[in-house]
Amino acid sequence: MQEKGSISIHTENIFPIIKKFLYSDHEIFLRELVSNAVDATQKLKSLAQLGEFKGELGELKVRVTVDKEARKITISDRGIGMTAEEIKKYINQIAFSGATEFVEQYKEKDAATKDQIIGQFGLGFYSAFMVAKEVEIWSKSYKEDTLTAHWTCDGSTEFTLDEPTGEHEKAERGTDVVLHVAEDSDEFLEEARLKSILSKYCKFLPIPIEFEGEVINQTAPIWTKQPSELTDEDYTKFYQELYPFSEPPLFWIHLNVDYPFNLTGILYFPKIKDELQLQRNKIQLYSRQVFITDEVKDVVPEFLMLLHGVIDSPDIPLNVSRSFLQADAAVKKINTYITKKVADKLAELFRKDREGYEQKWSDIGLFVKYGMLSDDKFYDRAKDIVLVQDTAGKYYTLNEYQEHIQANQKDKNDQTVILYTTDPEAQHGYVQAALDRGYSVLKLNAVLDPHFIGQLEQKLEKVTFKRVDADTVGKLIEKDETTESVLSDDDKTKLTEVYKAAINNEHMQVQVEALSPQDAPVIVTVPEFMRRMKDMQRVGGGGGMQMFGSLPDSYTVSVNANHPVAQRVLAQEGEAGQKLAKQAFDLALLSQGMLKGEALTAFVKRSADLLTAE
Ligand SMILES: Nc1ncnc2c1ncn2[C@@H]1O[C@H](COP(=O)(O)OP(=O)(O)OP(=O)(O)O)[C@@H](O)[C@H]1O
Repeated sequence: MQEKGSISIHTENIFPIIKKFLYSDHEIFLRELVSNAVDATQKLKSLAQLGEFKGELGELKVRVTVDKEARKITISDRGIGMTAEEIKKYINQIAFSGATEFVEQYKEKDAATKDQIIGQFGLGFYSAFMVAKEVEIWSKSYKEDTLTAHWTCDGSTEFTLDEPTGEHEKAERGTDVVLHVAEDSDEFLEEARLKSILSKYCKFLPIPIEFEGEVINQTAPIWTKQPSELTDEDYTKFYQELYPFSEPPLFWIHLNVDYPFNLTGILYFPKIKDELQLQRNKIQLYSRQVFITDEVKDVVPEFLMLLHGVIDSPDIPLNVSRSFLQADAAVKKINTYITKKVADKLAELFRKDREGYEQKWSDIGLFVKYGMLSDDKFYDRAKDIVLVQDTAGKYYTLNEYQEHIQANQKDKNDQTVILYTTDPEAQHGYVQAALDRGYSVLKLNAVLDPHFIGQLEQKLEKVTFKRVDADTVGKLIEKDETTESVLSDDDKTKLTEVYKAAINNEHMQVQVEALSPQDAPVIVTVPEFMRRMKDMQRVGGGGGMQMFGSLPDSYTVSVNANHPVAQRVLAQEGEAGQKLAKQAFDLALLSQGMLKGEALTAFVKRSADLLTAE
């Protein structure tokens, strides 16, 4: 038989389109052809199981070989093969997918068959023309008494098809696809290049793939197995294979769902070394064990891109544009499912092993807070398992914490005031003053915490947050009780004037307050609102703000009317009073780590003078 004909397509010259636009990455031709070979092999295995193929299966391997001299790449399989008629039907009719027909035909008999077939679009084969100037198919069907079919095509819409006999006849069942590599695709004749493409896309294919006499894949990666079959070691070992030289993961989630969409995979929570250097693009997306991409944006919720691992789903459309992917209903469902699974896993860890959960909190806290901030549904799922830590290191859930502080930290308007520090060292004096009052102070010093605080204030009822240095301790949580001042109004005015003159800085708002005699003589604070505004400005890259040494624009200087220093300042005349006031003010700055440079030198000198004075 010798036949010539035209490939039936609906668009004039579809090849240039395929070549240029179908796949931006030429290397995926190998993925497509190896997938076809694997499909053909899987089909044969299914037929054998169904009793429709009774012959010897033999060793079912897919072989990839390259002959640099002859400029040929060959992909061989021992699958079902094709007759000349089938080649006409499946190969010539672009966009008519043999895979679809196969599934239709056999779906009643064997549901699993459907999932084992990669091809869905009927275009994969033609990706060969991205790198080849001519493609040959040599195929022999599994069906008895069929001839070898030989098809050639040079990338135009013309093909030849014959059924050679004698020495050209194919001895074994299966298909050899031979690519005659085009001049502009020399790179694909390099063994090393082919090997790296194979290990990128085919590392977990279900049928052994041999290249240069070596099998390059694991046919049953652990995500295809049942969690009950696997040990912790299996999971950590697989993690090491995916990400060599990484620290062991904290824990993992085995994804496994088959309705209303199909998805398997394993997501790992990595150990985070540095919040600012989070690694994205660490999740690999597979479709029936064929690697597709590590850009899982849209498929995985944004905040979970920090996770590592693999996701395998035949339901994710692969050859479509990004905007379509975003709108795809299956993708949306997958997104929701993954979010839910992650929340469930965290809740389970929290319930089953609170101590272990707390130990991991410094790593997982970031995911949880990021998730709560970026996804309202996740907020609802995670609000009972998000932890806060006080300055003594004890962890609480939000409910536990509100319960813990509610007797002592409600203000006169029935608002619960949560006190926090962003730097327990630098704000030590304020933290200590709050603790001495019997208040509790949280450590909220993570990158996301300012946003987290904002969110909690919106979501929780009657709760406000105040940094410990936002006010003098007596006024952080405003109660009805007031401390009486021992000073007369005249004295207060006088004291204010002395301090103003001593400080001589318009950004410092001096006020005399009746604090406890045990409090410091002078306390410098920044109102919560002002500080947050400044922080925002800084995060937003607001120019002009210097990181060190510069004072914020607005400070409150609270002079303690009830401290003995107030009396001493008032008792001194002129310069001497100001000198004392300045000293007390500098002490306040010093306690907040704000006394620097010249001011610090002057303070040290003044202290020495005061020590030697009569
Ligand atoms: N190695 C092979 N052995 C047997 N049949 C094959 C082989 N390669 C291709 N075919 C047949 O040709 C058809 C078309 O292949 P093609 O790669 O173009 O599309 P597909 O595999 O169905 O879908 P996809 O575009 O997702 O790859 C296949 O469905 C299959 O019937």
